[in-house]
Amino acid sequence: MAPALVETPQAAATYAKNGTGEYKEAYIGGPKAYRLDAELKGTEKQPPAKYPKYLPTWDSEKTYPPLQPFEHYEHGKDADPKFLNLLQNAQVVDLTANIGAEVHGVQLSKLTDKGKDELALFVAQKKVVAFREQDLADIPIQEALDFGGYFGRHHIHPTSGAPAGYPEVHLVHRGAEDTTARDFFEERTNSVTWHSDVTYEKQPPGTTFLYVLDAPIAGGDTLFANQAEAYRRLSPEFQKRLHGLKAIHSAIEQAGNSKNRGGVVRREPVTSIHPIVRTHPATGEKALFVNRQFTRRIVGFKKEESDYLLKFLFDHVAKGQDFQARVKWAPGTVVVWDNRVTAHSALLDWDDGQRRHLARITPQAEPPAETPFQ
Ligand SMILES: O=C(O)CCC(=O)C(=O)O
Ligand SMILES: [Fe+2]
Repeated sequence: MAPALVETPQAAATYAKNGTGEYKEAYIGGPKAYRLDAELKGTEKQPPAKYPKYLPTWDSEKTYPPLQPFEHYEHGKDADPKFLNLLQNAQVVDLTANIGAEVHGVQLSKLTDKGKDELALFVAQKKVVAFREQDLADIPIQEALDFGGYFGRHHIHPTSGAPAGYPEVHLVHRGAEDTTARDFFEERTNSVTWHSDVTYEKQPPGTTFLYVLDAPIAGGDTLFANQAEAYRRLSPEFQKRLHGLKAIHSAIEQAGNSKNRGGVVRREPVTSIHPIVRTHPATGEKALFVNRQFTRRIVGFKKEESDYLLKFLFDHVAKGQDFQARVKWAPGTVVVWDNRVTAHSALLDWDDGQRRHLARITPQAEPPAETPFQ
């Protein structure tokens, strides 16, 4: 029988703060409850979590006021496009012809500001880059946040779990005894959920960092799509029609889902209106800026018209294997994507109870803006 719900996030919070010490067997209250003991001590089949300080907590007491506008500084604009500060000693291999690179031989946490500027531009160009053999998970969480804070104001996620004391870190976590995948496929045929992160915000994220803490031996890869290439694949006549259109992005359903699963909603859900085609401030590239998870309605279109056009755009991105990449996680991997010009999807394809645990640092960027069709 499952242990009762006891001392929920506080037990993990105490443990995570001290790094050692007493804890009781507890489920952590949240939308993705897990058994703390199984994470800290391991189970018969699974070792303990490698990074217990990163176990998710959901502080149901804590709420945040609406986000306020801020002036985003796009460091990618200052980058030297020769990338010598970033890539001088690196080995770079493209993942595909149209999106993605894998890099060895760079330590992100040690980059100079010039190197960080180049990182922002390099990622905007490649869309997603997997940096191997990184120490981001091993340095103190505050140092990882200080590094990420260079790229923009940290986003605090309204519903996801966070390491105790660090609400700016968004966590993805399936514990050692998690059965979500098995349960999920009782009802669904696949787990693909294309989206760009929190596009319901007025200033959605730009350069975004996701780093692995624990991962299954096989499975749990992450998919990425190049939304700039998705735009370019459309005919000029179709592109022209999209320019000037705006769409509503909504946080309401995500907040509702969190509440229904016993989770938290730390900030009142918002909606935002963004252009359907946005221009990247550093590269000048135009990209589709709609996603199935958060984009609800095209402004000025009737419902059926909006549904029809959005469905086409969502399917176009989902089916574009020739502008997608699939990133495999390995210990030490940090994946950096530009959330303004990409979509991504986790895959829930393993169901044997292996742990999957990742942390995201999510700097916000400028309000999406459009430049005219040419
Ligand atoms: O779990 C993953 O691979 C990605 C999850 C996700 O969508 C995110 O962290 O933004
Ligand atoms: Fe995401």
